[in-house]
Amino acid sequence: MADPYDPAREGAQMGFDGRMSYADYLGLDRVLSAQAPISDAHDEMLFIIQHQTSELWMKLMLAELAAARAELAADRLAPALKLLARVARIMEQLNSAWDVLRTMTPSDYTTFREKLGQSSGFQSWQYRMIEYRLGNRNPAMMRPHAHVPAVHAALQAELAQPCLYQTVLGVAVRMGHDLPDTALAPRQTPAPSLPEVQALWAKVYRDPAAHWALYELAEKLVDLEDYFRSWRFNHVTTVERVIGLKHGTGGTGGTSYLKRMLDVVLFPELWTVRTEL
Ligand code: HEM
Ligand SMILES: N[C@@H](CC(=O)c1ccccc1NC=O)C(=O)O
Repeated sequence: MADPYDPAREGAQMGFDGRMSYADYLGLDRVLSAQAPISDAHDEMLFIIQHQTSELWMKLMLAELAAARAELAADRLAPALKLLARVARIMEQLNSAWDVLRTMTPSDYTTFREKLGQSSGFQSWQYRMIEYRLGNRNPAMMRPHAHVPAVHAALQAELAQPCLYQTVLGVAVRMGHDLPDTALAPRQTPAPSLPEVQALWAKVYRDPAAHWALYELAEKLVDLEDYFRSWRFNHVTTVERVIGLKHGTGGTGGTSYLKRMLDVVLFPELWTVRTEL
């Protein structure tokens, strides 16, 4: 009988004494020992891993958004577009993840929900940072982070910087488009559309060939918000499916709070302009 196939014969590295291995490089000891269920409930592992993987993708999203904003601030549009395309794909990844969590029924979840105490996704600082970076900047959402000074300071620092949308509007101004200072000033959302900004986008969408870079950028932002809306909608639907109309562990009304968040508009003029085209 032939010997079993041995990949070492064609060079596969089999010995890792003193050499950096896969697990070393990825810090897998730390990553894979970070799941610590606090109940005996079978589904708690699913719940933990779902959130941890989401936080990892959020970490990457934040880095890509920061890089995209820096490229835009330096008028390097092509690399910014590439980074924003990646952000949209990450959001899709987060959207697909709901399919796994949806397999958890109310009967499954109630076996460990009480153990969660008052912890909630509402206290996810990376999520809040994403909202702030994109432009949904409600300062009241800083309060759950007051007990972690470094996180609080990081969120505060984010509020001191132009959000992604303002940075894009800055690009347009440097290209020679006229916008009043109010258009570039920090805004909290949901904000009503500013007529001057809507007029800029109307110009761009009426003649894409003449304004191709801004046109492409605008569509990337619309993609982003479209995916983000799907995430919010998937969240509220999963929540209703699993806890119905119960209050959230974080203290909000639960689905009523999340439904309210569905009204948030990140890039208002990019949506309102469509009616006039
Ligand atoms: C069975 C699964 C889930 C349930 C029942 C649930 C429930 C809730 C509820 C009720 C809220 C409102 C705040 C509160 O009072 O607690 C909330 C907020 C939040 N959840 Fe979840 N959630 C689930 C899964 C997830 C997952 C997988 C993520 C991904 C990271 C997540 C992230 C968040 C975030 C970021 C918020 C704050 C949203 C905002 O402020 O707009 N949740 N969740
Ligand atoms: N807010 C959820 C609890 C919850 O989902 C949660 C708890 C701890 C860590 C992350 C969570 N996920 C999203 O809110 C609830 O009311 O059941």
